[in-house]
Amino acid sequence: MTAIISEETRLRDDIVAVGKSLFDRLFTFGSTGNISARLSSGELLMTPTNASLGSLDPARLSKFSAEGVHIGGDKPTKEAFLHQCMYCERKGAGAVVHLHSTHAVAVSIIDGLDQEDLLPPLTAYYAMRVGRLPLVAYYPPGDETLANAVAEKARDAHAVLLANHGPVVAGASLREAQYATEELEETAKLFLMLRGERIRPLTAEQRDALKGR
Ligand SMILES: O=C(CO)COP(=O)(O)O
Ligand SMILES: [Zn+2]
Repeated sequence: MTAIISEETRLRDDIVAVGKSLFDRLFTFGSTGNISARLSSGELLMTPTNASLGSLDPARLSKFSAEGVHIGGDKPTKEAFLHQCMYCERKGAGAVVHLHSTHAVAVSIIDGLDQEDLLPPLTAYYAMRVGRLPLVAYYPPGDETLANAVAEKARDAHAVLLANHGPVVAGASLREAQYATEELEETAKLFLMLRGERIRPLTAEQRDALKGR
C-alpha cells in the first residue's frame, strides 16, 4: 500500500530537515533563527520560539491561518510578525528564513557601507540568488515596530539584513530561501576576507547577462 503524504506533512518534514542542515553547518546557533513556509491554502507553518533549529519537532511547529491567527502548535517565534510582513510584501514567497549567521551579522555591524546595497556582486551566484541587500535599522528582537521598517525595504528586495542582528530572506520555496540565505552568508564571508584588497566585482553588464538564470 502506498502512503499518501499530505502537503502539510511534507512541508513540516522539510522545515525540520532544512533547520537541522543549517544548524549542523553552523549557519545559526543556540535557539537563534526561525523558519516559516506557506501552504497552498495560505496557512503558514513557523518554528516555535526558543526552539533550536537543530532539533525541531515536526508535530510542534506553530501553525497560522491564512488570516494570520495562531491556530496550532507551540508558541510561535517572536519574529512571527516579521515573517508575516515578508509574505505581505513578497507575493510570490513560499518560505522565509531568518538566521544569525556570523559573517552576515558582522556585515550588519560595519559602519559606512551602502545601506541600500550592502555587498558588491562578488560572484554570479550572489547576483542570481540574492541580488540586492538593503540594511534595516536596529530594533530589539521581537519588536513589532520592526515590521514597518522591514516592509519598506522588502518591497524591492527579497533579502534584507537587520542591523546588529542578521538576515531575513524570502524565497519562492523553502529550498530557494535556504539557498539564498547560504549564498548571502558565504558572500559576506568573502567580502570580509577581501577587505583591504583591490577587488573586481561583476560589472553591470555581467550582472545583466545573469537575469533569468
Ligand atoms: O532569532 C531569533 C530572534 O530574532 C530567535 O527568536 P525565536 O526563538 O523567538 O524564534
Ligand atoms: Zn534573530
